[in-house]
Amino acid sequence: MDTIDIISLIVGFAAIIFVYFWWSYKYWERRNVPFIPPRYFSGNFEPPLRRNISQFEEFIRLYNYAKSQGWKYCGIYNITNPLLMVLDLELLKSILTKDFNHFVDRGQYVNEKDDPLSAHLFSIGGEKWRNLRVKFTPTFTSGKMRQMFQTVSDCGLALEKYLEGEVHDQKPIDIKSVAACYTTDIIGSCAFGIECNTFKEPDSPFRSFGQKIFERSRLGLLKFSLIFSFPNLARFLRCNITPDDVTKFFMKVVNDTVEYRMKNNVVRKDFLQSLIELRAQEQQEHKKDGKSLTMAEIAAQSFIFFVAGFETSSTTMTFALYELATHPEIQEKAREEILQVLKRHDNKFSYDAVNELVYLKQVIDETLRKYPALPMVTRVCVKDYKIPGTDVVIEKGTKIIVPIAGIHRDERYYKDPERFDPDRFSEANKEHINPYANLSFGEGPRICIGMRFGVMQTKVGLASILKNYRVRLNEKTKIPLKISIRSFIPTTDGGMWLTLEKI
Ligand code: HEM
Repeated sequence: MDTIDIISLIVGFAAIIFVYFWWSYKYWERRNVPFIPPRYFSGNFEPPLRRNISQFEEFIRLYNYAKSQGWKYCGIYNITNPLLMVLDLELLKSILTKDFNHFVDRGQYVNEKDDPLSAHLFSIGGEKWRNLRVKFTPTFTSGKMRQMFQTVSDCGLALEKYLEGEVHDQKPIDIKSVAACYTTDIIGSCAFGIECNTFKEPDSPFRSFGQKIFERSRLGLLKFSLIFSFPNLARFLRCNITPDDVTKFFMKVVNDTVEYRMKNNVVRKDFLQSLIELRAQEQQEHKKDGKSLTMAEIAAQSFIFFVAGFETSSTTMTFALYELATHPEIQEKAREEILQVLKRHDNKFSYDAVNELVYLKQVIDETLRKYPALPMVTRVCVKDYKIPGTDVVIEKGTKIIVPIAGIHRDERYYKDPERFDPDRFSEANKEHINPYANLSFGEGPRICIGMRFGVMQTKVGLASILKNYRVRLNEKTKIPLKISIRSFIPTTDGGMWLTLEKI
């Protein structure tokens, strides 16, 4: 092959790639849907290797652009993958609830064979998801929350004890890391039946693997983005999104714990026990065909309870404490309520006492409005859907983006949206909020299954701190807050440093 041949080959190849992108970027135009102009090769998202904005801020930016055009929905591209971002609350109601049958799946990457932990309740779709969701729902009732309360409350005491040793001489405390240890201990215990003791052992594998799952390098972000855009190719190439050591660790923990419980007839009131009982029930029902939850499936569900349960709540605690530190009057009001409730309940947190913390719940709701743990969620259209009142048909296979962070900061739904105001969620005011403008836990049949648990642990964590300490922002916290580019769940770069003052 001479030089001319090589050059022709390169030019030809480049032309094919260029035409492929050009044609892909015509998708929304062909469907008569307004769209945000994409950049060649990366679409509408910052390329991971050159990213200098968090995904949280990026989704708000895309939302605001579409809003400024007066669009109810619009097309965007992730690399070449067309996504439909929906702004209109009525259409969101149809997608998430009324016409849910068209949008059952989330379109997350699942690869049971090569990445067994990826096949969990959050990512699976169709009948498999329906069956599992029905079976898990009883695990999250208020009765079950009451049973698990003791674990949460014990971890609250461990948090108090830890702070007693740490708080002295105005020492700055990185509250993000404290909150993450607290929620890791709770979810480690409830999802795996393991006492993690992360306050005593900060290098415990649960803590380090927990960090590894959420903080991705730029290369990791690139891999994630490619898998998200080309899931079939990724499955063909046997890609995994869960790092091998994470899979190995969590599979082993679940295997060992289940085996131990079966051998020693140990029964605990936690998520893992519900899974073990579910498997026993299925083994009875499917004696002939042997179809019952496998160990890998049990591990995947425990894994998602851990993943979905610890970082969401610890981030919420962190941003709540940041806002309380910068709004002392709101902090005093929250503390006053906590002390009053404790007085009525023998100075102890019980399940009922925590339910009486109404203002603290408003603080959490407002924190999740400003800083939703998931800045967006997805759905996939599983059968063609005509958008009501239009001629536009959403094709089967199209991914829908629900831009939670954008909606939560839209002044059409929340007056003065940058202001932190828990009174928006008071009994009297919250009835004026459209439920589809308040999507911190999602909506419809795929709404967060662990919502009650998440709120319970966040309340106990916050109350355990606020009853003992006045919190102030420490100068080590970088202001304005810089949201990390490495994590999908909003988190600040450089920690969140507070000064705690004993009351
Ligand atoms: C403050 C805490 C939490 C927040 C803000 C939160 C938020 C969310 C959101 C936004 C979704 C997606 C809903 C949708 O697509 O409509 C979700 C789903 C989910 N969450 Fe949570 N979550 C929290 C705590 C928890 C906890 C503690 C658990 C488990 C112990 C959990 C387990 C799940 C699972 C399994 C799903 C998938 C449900 C399904 O697809 O059927 N979450 N969560």
